Amino acid sequence: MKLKDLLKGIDVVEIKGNENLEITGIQTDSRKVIAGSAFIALKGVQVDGHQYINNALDLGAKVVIHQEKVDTSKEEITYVKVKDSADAAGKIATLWYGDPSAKLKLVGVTGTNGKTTTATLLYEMFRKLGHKAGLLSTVANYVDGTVYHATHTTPDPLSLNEMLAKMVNAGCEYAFMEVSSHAIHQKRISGLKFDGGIFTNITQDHLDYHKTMAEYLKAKKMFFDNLPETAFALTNVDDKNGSVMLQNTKAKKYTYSVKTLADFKAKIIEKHFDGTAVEFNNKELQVQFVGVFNVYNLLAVYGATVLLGQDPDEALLVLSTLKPVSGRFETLRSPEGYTAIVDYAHTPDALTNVLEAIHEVLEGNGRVITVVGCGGNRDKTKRPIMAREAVRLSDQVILTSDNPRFEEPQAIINDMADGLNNQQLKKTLLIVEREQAIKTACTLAKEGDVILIAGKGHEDYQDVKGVKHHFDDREVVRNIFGE
Ligand SMILES: CC(=O)N[C@H]1[C@@H](OP(=O)(O)OP(=O)(O)OC[C@H]2O[C@@H](n3ccc(=O)[nH]c3=O)[C@H](O)[C@@H]2O)O[C@H](CO)[C@@H](O)[C@@H]1O[C@H](C)C(=O)N[C@@H](C)C(=O)N[C@H](CCC(=O)O)C(=O)O
Ligand SMILES: Nc1ncnc2c1ncn2[C@@H]1O[C@H](COP(=O)(O)OP(=O)(O)OP(=O)(O)O)[C@@H](O)[C@H]1O
Ligand SMILES: N[C@H](CCC[C@H](N)C(=O)O)C(=O)O
Ligand SMILES: [Mg+2]
Repeated sequence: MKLKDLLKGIDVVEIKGNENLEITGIQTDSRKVIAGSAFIALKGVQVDGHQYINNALDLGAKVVIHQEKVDTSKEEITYVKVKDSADAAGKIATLWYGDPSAKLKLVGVTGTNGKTTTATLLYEMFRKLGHKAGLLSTVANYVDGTVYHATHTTPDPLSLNEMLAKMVNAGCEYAFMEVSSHAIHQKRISGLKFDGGIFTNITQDHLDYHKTMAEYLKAKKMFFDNLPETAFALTNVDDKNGSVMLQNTKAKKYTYSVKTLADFKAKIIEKHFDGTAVEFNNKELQVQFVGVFNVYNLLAVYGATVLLGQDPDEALLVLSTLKPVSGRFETLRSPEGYTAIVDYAHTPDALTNVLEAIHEVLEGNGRVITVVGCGGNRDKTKRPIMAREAVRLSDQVILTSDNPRFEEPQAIINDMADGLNNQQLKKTLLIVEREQAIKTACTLAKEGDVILIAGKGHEDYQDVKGVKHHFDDREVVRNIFGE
């Protein structure tokens, strides 16, 4: 592909060298450069990619796309100075891969919690409705029926567009993706052509990265601000920032709600352990999901399905057949008659929601034992809050490890315990080894009790000092149950 064809729509400040050059690839990581390619220098969180320009040139890069002032003395190299190299990387990646998002009906889901659930259920809905579809999610990526390993909730722009191109090649009509706040802020989604955007909710998380809730909100809102007028923007108006998201969008605005009038309105009729009876836009149905928060997710799925032109009644029929996503409220029953629930709640709000959902179906029969930890090198301020919420809504809490990364596991647990007073500490155990924590919970549980094992959900590893050791909450539970 010619360099000049990749620069369409990019804010170029200055070009030095030949723009008619044929390039063999594009790369944002100098270590992966192949001869004849264009290296895009990104200002990262850890390091500045501009420092690696010489490494890229050593490996044969022919073009350097940069945002900062750099040495442009090499005659044989083309230097392209752009206003914003992260934005350029996104747009260049879309062009390099043949603008795949323009050939798909692409819907992005953003929000603190519920992205994986909503995006995955949309993917399943459209497949069940007879369409070919793709999915980019925290748990896994799918190109029609083929699964690919996911490293991020929203991949970097090169991997992202490569996956979308695979979807186009496989004949997919629809693609559903999670849009994380990190991805919006780092412009991983620049250049993508969305047909719809969904906002689930915003509550505290990621303050290590965004610093303040206002900045976090701003990042999420940017996704909607950049949607085109041809797209739909579907928001949860029961969230206090639901309408803020749509303030400046050009997209067509739609709402969903359980509490107030909205384009897509749900009423909860009855809750039980295996599911919930609901009414969506006055039509009754039974769904196989527990928890009010899942009614929100399903309503978003229903709304988006209808907004994408599908028949509402058919959508409701499929909705009643959908099953929970891997590691989200996954229920395992012990031979002794207690229940273990593995869930991915890793924010204060998610933990509160999932515990409330458990209480709603327990109706005071049986105790709740919660095993929970907090991730290392992530928002520290959520640690004491999560511990307090766990204690408030459980009879017994075991604080343990959840991906300590480069922090000391005991120090993370101490940060959590710092949120508890002496009274609260009386019903709390601190057990660093997660397997031991789960075993202890199982020893304490009696018939009718529920053990919530929160934070890791589908994850099959424990990340310690950069090494991912195999660890799966569900596997541990199944072993204890003798399965
Ligand atoms: C904090 C964060 O988001 N970091 C992401 C970011 O990395 P970075 O900015 O730190 O990159 P860097 O190491 O500073 O390097 C800057 C540039 O120099 C380049 N470089 C670097 C070294 C070198 O030798 N040569 C070279 O060219 C790098 O390739 C990069 O282009 O850009 C990378 C490429 O896109 C990501 O892989 C990386 O994700 C890290 C691993 C991560 O853990 N991210 C998490 C927090 C994340 O993104 N999470 C969200 C979900 C959150 C949620 O909603 O729950 C997600 O979307 O997954
Ligand atoms: N709509 C919702 N509102 C609040 N909490 C929710 C909602 N949906 C799911 N949860 C809780 O959040 C957890 C994570 O859900 P999910 O994986 O769908 O969210 P996510 O937004 O994809 O998370 P991540 O940011 O890690 O990608 C669930 O296990 C559940 O405890
Ligand atoms: N996308 C989230 C997932 C957190 C999951 C939890 N198990 C942890 O490791 O903190 C993050 O990277 O912050
Ligand atoms: Mg997710």
